[in-house]
Amino acid sequence: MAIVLGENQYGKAENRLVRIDRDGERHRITDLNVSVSLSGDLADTHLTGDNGKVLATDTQKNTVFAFARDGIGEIEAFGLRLARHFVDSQPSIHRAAVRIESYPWARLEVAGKPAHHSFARSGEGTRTALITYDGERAEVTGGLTDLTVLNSTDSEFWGFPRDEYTTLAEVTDRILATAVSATWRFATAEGADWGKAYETARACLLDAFGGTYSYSLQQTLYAMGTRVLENVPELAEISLSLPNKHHFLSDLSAFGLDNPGEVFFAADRPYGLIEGTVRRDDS
Ligand SMILES: O=c1[nH]c(=O)c2[nH]c(=O)[nH]c2[nH]1
Repeated sequence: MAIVLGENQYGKAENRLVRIDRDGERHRITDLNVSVSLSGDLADTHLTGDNGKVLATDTQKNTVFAFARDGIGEIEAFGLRLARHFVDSQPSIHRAAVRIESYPWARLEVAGKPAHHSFARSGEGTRTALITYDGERAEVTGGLTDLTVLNSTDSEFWGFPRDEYTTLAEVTDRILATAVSATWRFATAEGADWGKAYETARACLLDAFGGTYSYSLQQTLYAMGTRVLENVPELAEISLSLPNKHHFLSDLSAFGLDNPGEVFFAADRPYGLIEGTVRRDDS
């Protein structure tokens, strides 16, 4: 029985990169977590320790910071620049994946005016991108994660099968809460307005979550995905991962109290995990 090397990749993960753009006294902040993962003709280093084809992960890290010197721009564009550079400049590297998270900062108000250079980290979700390039084809995926949303009504869940293990009560009014993770794949890696696509997709996700009278989180997921595809023509598909952040009505009867839908226990685990992809029929 022969033993062989299987799939492998390597890279510098989680390069924490902050860039300040200065427009006179007014600063803008870009706060990224950039992970590079490369694969290709890398058998030698695994089999014999010959590193002649290994672009050091330290070099990868340096490249991320050096490329930021010229400006970062949209994270999808920055990831494309990096992915193309690693594959096109290194014969042994045949495929690059660059994953980027962009942490949001909100400008502070100081003395009643928008501050020039003061910010607070905001909890409004993290923008993400994943770029892959194999020397011929680039694929760009944008997205967001950790966008926590809640509807305090307009959610029901009933009509599900009851077997010998079912205890869940049917409800016609419940809290529906989730932390949205979404990834959307662009039909082409060229010419899309990455920033506008992000802003539109994010607004559509929030609008569809809030505006859908829900009979299941699955139904809400499909409504959210559909809304994004209807409004961002550059996208081929969108995948959503929605943890169902359960809010259980607290039983206060031991204290002689009723609970007319006001006091909830917010459980953090386990949680239902509802995931799905919505795509155009022709893609
Ligand atoms: O929206 C829901 N979908 C489910 O599949 C499910 N399962 C469950 O226990 N509660 C819920 N809620």
